[in-house]
Amino acid sequence: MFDPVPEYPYRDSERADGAPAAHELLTPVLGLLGSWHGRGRGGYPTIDGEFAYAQEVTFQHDGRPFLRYDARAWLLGEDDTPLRPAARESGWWRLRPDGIVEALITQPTGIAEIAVGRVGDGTIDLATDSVALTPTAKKVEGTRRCYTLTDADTLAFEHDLAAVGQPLQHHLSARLRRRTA
Ligand code: HEM
Repeated sequence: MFDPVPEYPYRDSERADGAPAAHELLTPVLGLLGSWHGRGRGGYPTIDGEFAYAQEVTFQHDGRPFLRYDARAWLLGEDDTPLRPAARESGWWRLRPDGIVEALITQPTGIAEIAVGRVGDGTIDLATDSVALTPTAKKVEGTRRCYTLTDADTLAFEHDLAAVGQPLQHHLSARLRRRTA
């Protein structure tokens, strides 16, 4: 028999205020905390044509100096009809005292990425430091991800990709709005 185990006693928060208090190293990224949703467009030389997609992104914290990151996207057809699920990612963005972000991001397509970058003036600019691939994953060599808070409730996202023999270039761009309640 097992002794009863108490519930995990700490909570994740999408807010900069309230409990738990945000760690002081998160100060440069507090504007990201919350849930975001919006639309984007994408393409790549190896893909037939452009595509439209919708995306939800959340950033949370538990009082320690990292963000929990989750994103999921789906392809859109005419009149915003959902066509099928697209990329999902989750990870951790570690904030260093020198303002550098070290991000660990994984995808169910067999890609695990370490990205490093700087936060400045409402922009977080992350570039790949290393990529690990499962044996059957597409050959991703690197990415560049740029998140810009154009105002407190709008997050612009640009994603460049070097993969399947192609040099680093545009794959995605999106505009997300903060989800309220
Ligand atoms: C909003 C997120 C994303 C969306 C909507 C998206 C969408 C797509 C689509 C529609 C394709 C064409 C193949 C297919 O139909 O499945 C594709 C291919 C691909 N994507 Fe993405 N993608 C996203 C994020 C990413 C990320 C984060 C990475 C890498 C870190 C990535 C890497 C790739 C690669 C390597 C291919 C294959 C290219 C090829 O083999 O020709 N994608 N993506």
